[in-house]
Amino acid sequence: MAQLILIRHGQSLWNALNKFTGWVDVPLSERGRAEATIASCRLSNYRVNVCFTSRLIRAIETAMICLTERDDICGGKIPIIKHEKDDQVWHGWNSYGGNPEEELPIFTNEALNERFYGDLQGLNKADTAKKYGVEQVYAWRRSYDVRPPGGESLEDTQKRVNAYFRSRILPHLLQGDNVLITAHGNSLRSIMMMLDHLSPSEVIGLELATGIPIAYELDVTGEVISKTILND
Ligand SMILES: O=C(O)[C@@H](CO)OP(=O)(O)O
Repeated sequence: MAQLILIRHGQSLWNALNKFTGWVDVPLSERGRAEATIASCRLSNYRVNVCFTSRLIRAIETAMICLTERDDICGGKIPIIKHEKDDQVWHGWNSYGGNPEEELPIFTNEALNERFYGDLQGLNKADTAKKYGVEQVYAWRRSYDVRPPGGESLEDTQKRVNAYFRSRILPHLLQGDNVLITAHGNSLRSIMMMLDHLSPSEVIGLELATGIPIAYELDVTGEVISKTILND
């Protein structure tokens, strides 16, 4: 049995302005950093062995705050980022082997990034709804297979997220490691759709709050035994 904790990053400066963000690399707001701190308190009874984040700073900041505000979640280990990148120069310069007795790896990979929002990135969501209609914008934001202009549908996002989950994250869970994933509304909706066996019509109603941990217990085959939303 293993624990899997999912956290949507804390509020970003563009969440606060109600802008479509996608792959634009916007940092946390003051409130977002506070949400990550509160998340770390809510995780005081949990121990993590390995962490995965997207390549975007709002998810990385959230991971780092959660893992460094208190010593207990890392079991006293030092969290160290392992940047995953297929580049020979990078690979050589990033080649520190690590010490698993003392260090907790945080793997960053763009496979866990937010849905790419294409031409909508940087636009205000309310203004966009006035221009294109509430229903159209809702379909771009929450439907499974409708692509926003120039961007990814949830289905597109799910393909890259879940391929990464199966190849890099699931093996840790199957060997009993407790895993923390800090990522984004739509990359986490992709994972939850798979774990919770949601249909395309059911996933439309799945909304994730910023900075609230969702803790799953998984059996030895990776199926969900329990799910707890840590919001109080
Ligand atoms: O702008 C975004 O990148 C996402 C998350 O903030 O928006 P939405 O919730 O509309 O998918």
